[in-house]
Amino acid sequence: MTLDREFSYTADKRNYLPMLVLFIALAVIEATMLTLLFRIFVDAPWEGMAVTAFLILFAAFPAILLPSPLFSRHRVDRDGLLLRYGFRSFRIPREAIASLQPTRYMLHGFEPFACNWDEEEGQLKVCFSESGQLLLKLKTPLTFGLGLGRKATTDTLLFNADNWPELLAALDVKPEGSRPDTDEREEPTSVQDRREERPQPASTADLADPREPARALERIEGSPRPDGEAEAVLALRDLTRRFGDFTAVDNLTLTVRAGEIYGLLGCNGAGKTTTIKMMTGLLEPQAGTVHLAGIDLWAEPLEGKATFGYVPDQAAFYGRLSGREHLQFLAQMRGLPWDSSEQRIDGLLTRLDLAEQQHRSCQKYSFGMKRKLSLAGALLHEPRVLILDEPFNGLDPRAAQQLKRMLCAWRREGAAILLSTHDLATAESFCDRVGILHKGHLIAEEAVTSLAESYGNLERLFFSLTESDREVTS
Ligand SMILES: Nc1ncnc2c1ncn2[C@@H]1O[C@H](COP(=O)(O)OP(=O)(O)OP(=O)(O)O)[C@@H](O)[C@H]1O
Repeated sequence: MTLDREFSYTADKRNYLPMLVLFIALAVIEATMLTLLFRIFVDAPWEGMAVTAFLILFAAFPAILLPSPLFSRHRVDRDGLLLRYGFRSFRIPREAIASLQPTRYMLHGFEPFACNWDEEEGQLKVCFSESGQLLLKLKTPLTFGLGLGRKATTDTLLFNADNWPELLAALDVKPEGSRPDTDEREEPTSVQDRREERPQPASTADLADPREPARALERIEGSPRPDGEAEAVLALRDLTRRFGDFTAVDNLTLTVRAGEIYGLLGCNGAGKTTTIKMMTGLLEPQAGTVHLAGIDLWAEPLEGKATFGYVPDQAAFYGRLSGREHLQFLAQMRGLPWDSSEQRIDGLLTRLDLAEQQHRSCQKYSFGMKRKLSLAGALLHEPRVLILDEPFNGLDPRAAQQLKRMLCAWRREGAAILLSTHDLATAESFCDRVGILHKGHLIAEEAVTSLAESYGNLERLFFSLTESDREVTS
């Protein structure tokens, strides 16, 4: 636990500066007009000077008050959190904190200038900007002084901090959904050690340059195929999942090697998503094992989950976070060091053409942008295994090509990639190996290079094997 640390909260001045300039302009215009009017209509020089002095004092008060947040910082000390806002401060005892969650609340008008008591929501807003906002919930309501004798009793405060993950760490508070305390304390070094022992995929700075579209396909097709001896990084053995009497996945065994892209194909309801859920720790198999980079996922779930990145079919985001904050949140959840994760986030946002939109809230992203953000989140911790559910669904051709380039670059660095898709042409041109799942069984598995020789093409193989009334045997 880190004690006595200060945290700035005014790095993002986008809401504040325009309002400050507007306020100063209005104050100057108002003072000038009043002085002129007084001189024209009142013939009393001493009174005129007194009015001018009063106006100057009247303007001095907000002129000191308004910029005061720029010179104050929140503080985390032994007792807890001291939220500061200019001259005002609010003491939150450490033991009173129930939760701290990243959030996003849109600031309006003069809100960045003051602490606002929102009576309707029963919330105290101590927010300078929309960046790095945190919603603090107290175990029991506390009473805070608001100045001029006013008081508010609340159990919810909204504030912001430039480096909010560090603030959470200093308070020893974890965002909801992060690992439980005991797990994180017991195992992080061993996970880290394991990661360091393995050959690490290169940083995104080394990924293929997305600004070379003409060479993109050539690069994809020319990517090295894995040799048969490469390490099996993803291994499913006899995986089975039933829902009541219905067997969705039956004794499934498959492997994906380092430097290989494996396409999992199948008709609707074949069992692809169920398989992916079992290999990502979302759905427990009733039989069989999942090994990721040598770790038994269901026996060592925390270590297993550190090995892979997952891009689900429908990614979920905290809509009030910006794209960058979403990635910072994931980096914090994964326990990545702040400085290096910031660099990595910069690299990923640039490579995925999201840099310009990084400060917009995720809920305003288009479908393709959400998909790219989801991919960035999956690549943040440089996983050895990448699992993607229908990654090309809904992407325009350009975005799909960009995604393919990134996946190829990741494959070249030795990652094992498994993706599910309905797009047979993409699977044939892009994957190294394909497996066809039918009624929960893997009924065919073939290297794409030998498809033509054995079956003509993937389409012919797929349709001949997946007739709806076709019986399958284990
Ligand atoms: N939670 C559940 N409860 C009951 N049945 C389920 C559940 N989840 C999946 N199933 C069934 O398991 C079978 C496999 O579903 P799954 O979602 O894995 O298929 P899929 O290959 O991903 O299909 P699609 O291509 O349409 O996404 C389906 O028959 C589905 O109805």
